[in-house]
Amino acid sequence: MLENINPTQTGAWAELERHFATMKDARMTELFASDPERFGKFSVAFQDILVDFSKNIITEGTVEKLVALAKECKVDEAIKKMFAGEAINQTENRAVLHTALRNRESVEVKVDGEDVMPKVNNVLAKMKHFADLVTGGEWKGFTDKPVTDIVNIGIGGSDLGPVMVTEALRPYKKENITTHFVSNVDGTDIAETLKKVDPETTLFMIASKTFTTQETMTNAHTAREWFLKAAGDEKQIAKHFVALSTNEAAVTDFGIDPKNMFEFWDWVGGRYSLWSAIGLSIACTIGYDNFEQLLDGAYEMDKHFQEAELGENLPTILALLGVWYNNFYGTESTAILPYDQYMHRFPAYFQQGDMESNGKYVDRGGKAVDYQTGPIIWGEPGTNGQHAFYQLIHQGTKLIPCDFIAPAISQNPVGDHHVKLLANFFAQTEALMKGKTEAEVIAEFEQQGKSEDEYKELVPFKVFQGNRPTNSILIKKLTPKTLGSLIAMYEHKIFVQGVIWNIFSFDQWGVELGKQLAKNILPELEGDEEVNTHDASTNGLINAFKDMRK
Ligand SMILES: O=P(O)(O)OC[C@H]1O[C@](O)(CO)[C@@H](O)[C@@H]1O
Repeated sequence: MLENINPTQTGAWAELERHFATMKDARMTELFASDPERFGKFSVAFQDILVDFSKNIITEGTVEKLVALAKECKVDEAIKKMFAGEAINQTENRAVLHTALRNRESVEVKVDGEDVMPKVNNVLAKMKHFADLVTGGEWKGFTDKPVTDIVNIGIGGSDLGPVMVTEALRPYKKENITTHFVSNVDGTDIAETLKKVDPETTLFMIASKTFTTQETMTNAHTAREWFLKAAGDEKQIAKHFVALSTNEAAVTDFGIDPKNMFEFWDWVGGRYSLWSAIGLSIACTIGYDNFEQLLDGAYEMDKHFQEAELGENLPTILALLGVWYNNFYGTESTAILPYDQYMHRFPAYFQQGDMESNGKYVDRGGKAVDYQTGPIIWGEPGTNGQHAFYQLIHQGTKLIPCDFIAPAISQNPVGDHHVKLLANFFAQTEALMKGKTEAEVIAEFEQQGKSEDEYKELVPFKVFQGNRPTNSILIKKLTPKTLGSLIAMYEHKIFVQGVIWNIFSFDQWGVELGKQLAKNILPELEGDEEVNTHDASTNGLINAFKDMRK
C-alpha cells in the first residue's frame, strides 16, 4: 500500500512555496554567470547518457527542497514497494512489475507468495525460440513459404511501445522481415495494411492484454476472414496467427491455439508492456538478441533508480523538475523533442505513458485534489518542430518546459547532416535560456546600418524574454541498450511524480466511460428509427449521421 500523503500539506511544500517567491524572477543567465560550476553541478552522466538539467530555473537550494519533498512523500519507500511486488496498483489490487520483465539477474520477485521470475524467463525463452524461427526464415506459412511480413494488431500500450521501439531501432531491423502495425478501428487502417501483404507469407500478432478491446478484436476478426479467404482452412490459422495476451480463454475462443499464445500477467500495465510478450513484434523485427539488449538497458536504469541517492537519481530529478514547474510555475504541458528521426514516435509513446498514468484528479484517499497533477505531453522530432510550433515556445505566453534528446553519433552519417542537426539542438536550448534583449536587438539593427526611425517599431517583436527551461539528454548512440535505459528513465519519472501527487498511476478508469457509451450507441446506429435517448446534441448528431447515410 502506498501511503495517502497530501504533498501540499508537507513541510517541504511550504518551504518550496517560500523558495518559489524568491525564485520566480530569477534569470538562468545570471545563475550561470554567478556559478562557473553550474553545468557540473546540474548534470548527471549515466553510462552512455548525459542528462544536463542546468538550464532550469533552479539553485542547489531548489534541488535540496525538492528532494526533501520526495522524501516526505516517501518516494524511496514507494520505489522499494514497487520492485518488491506489493499491490501498489490499489484500485485494481495488483502489483506493478514491468521491472520484473527485465530483471536480468532473475533476483526473486514474489507476487502472492510466488516467485514470478521462472515464468517470466519461460516466456522469454519461448519468445526467443519463436523469434529465431521467424527471423531465420524457418517459420513457414500454409504454402510452405517463409514469413516475410508481420502485422501487429493492438492498440494503446499493445501498439505504441512496439511501434516506437521498432521505429527507433530501424537500423537493427532484420532484412527479411517487414513489420506493420494496425491499431485504429477505422477500417482504413487494416484495409491499407492488407493491401501491402500476402496471406501466404504474413504472420498476425494479436496483441491485447485483455483480448476484449473492441478495436483490436474487430481488426483481428477482419484479418482472420481475409486470411481464411485465401487459405480456406481454419487449421492453417495456427501458422499465421499468434496471440500476446493475459487471457487464455478469450484467445482460445478466437481460434488461436494456446501453444501459439505468448503469455503475460495482470501485474504488467498495458502502457508498460513492451518488455513483455507484447514485445514479440520487436523481437521478430530486430532479432531476439537486440530485444534482450533493450531489456538490459532498462535493467541498468532500474538498478540506478533503486540505488542512486534521490538527488543524483535521474528519474527522480526529472520528476522533481516537472513538479517544480507544474505546481509552482503553473505550467500545463511538457514537450519531448527528440533530435533523431528514428525516435519520431517517442513523444507519442510517452503521451500515453504519462497522460494515462498521471491524468487523475482523485488522490490516494479517494478525494479530489486541489493542486495540479499530470501535465499534457506532446512533441515532434527536431528540426521539424522548430518550423512548426517553436515560435510559441520562444515567444508565446505559456511557459513550456522541454526535454531535448539527441544522439552524438548518427546511424546515418550522411555529409554534414548530423552536425547541422546537433547545431540546432544546442542552439535551441541556448536561445530558450538566453533570449535576446532590447539592447541586443537594437545593436543588431545598427550593425545592419538601419536608422532608429527604421527599426524602432520593430524592436518589441524581435525581443525574446528567454529564461525558458530545458533538459538536454545527450546519448552516445541510439542502440537497443541506450533506448532501453531511456524508456525506463521516463517510466520511473512518471512513477515518482504519481507518488508525489498522491495519485494511483497504474489504473486508467478514465478511459472506461467513453467505451461504455460507445457500446450503448452502436446498436442505435442500425436501422432508420430516430434516436432520442441522449442529450439534444448527441441525438441530433446521431440522427444527422443516419440521414446522411440514407
Ligand atoms: O491490451 P489491451 O487490453 O487491448 O488494451 C489496450 C489499451 O487500452 C487501455 O486499457 C485503455 O485505453 C490501455 O491502457 C491499453 O494499453
